[in-house]
Amino acid sequence: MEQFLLDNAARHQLLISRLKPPKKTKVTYEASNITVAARVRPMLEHETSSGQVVAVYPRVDDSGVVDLHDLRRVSSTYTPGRVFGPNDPTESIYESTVYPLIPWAWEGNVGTFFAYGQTGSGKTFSIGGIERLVAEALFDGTLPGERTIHAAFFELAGNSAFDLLSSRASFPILEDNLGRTQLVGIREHNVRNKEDLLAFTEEANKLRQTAPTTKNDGSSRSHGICRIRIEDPSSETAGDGVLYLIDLAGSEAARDLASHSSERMKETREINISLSVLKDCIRGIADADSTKSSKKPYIPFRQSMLTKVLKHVFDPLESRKCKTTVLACINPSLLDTGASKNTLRYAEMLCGPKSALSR
Ligand SMILES: Nc1ncnc2c1ncn2[C@@H]1O[C@H](COP(=O)(O)OP(=O)(O)OP(=O)(O)O)[C@@H](O)[C@H]1O
Repeated sequence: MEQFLLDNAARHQLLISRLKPPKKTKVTYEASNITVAARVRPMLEHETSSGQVVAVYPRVDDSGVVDLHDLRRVSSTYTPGRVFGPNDPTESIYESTVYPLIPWAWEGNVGTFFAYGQTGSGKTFSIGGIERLVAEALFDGTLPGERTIHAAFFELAGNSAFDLLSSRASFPILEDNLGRTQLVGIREHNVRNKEDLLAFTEEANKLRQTAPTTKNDGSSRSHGICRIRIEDPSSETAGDGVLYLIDLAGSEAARDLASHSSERMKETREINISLSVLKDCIRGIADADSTKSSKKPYIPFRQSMLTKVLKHVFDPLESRKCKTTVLACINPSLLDTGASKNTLRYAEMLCGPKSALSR
């Protein structure tokens, strides 16, 4: 199949050059506690030199529309929220989708940012830039009042959790008798300035578990979580604000694996199950958010370690106020249209029925 696509890449590009310009479409972004965005990364050097061509085109009119031109099937159109193209820097993504979480967490609420997508689609790249920008914003003196900041970095792989600021020491995740999730024994570090936070980020990233896939030599084989706790020392009653920056493990098909050892296959199954539970949970809160029904929705957050850790985001009985941003990362290559469609459809679904274009 890949060879067929490579052999026909020139014809694919010729057909695309003959397409009429699309009709202008304006998508409105509704105020909600879930912000969804898609980032289509540029083609990489090794992809173009091996003859791969672009199949995913964000429209340049800022309409929030992405066209995907497949070779064997009809072209399709998606509206996955805000759309960022190959030339958009991480700063633009940060300003419109991540920055709003910072004053929110500063005021004692919970902000969660997920980077989601196929292996090699740009999740770790995006999170790296966002961590740097968050570190700057927390310490640039523009947020009101004094806060004490604490950071923990950890990794979830299957049913195990590892402390990335404590030589990958494993630690249990338990629920206490008040129903709160406890990361037992994880080391939390006081952060005095931007440089501290960047140093912790770098130390943690060096200890992430990686392995090669066919799409990415240094693929993250786990969910990497940065948890920033923001304490208001002037108030004994205010709850701490929390900001989570989550680099999800890449969703991948068995054919993307560089090795098919039983260990890698098991790891892939576990990643895909936890991503599927996460999808159901985010979809659950997105639906509850859009219908505003008084009935508590069923959200299956107990079905994976990742969503248990994020219980306060997903448990309908929790009273903490949460805002969530999902960045869907897209690999633009014609060879990856299957995975790109899945990611775009998922992002579109999170935006709610009103955002979907009739095709
Ligand atoms: N916007 C971008 N601009 C330039 N290069 C990028 C961009 N996004 C990703 N890349 C490059 O693409 C490659 C894969 O990106 P990255 O490691 O972030 O993927 P990933 O989604 O985290 O993959 P995995 O799930 O396998 O860990 C890296 O070499 C990265 O530097």
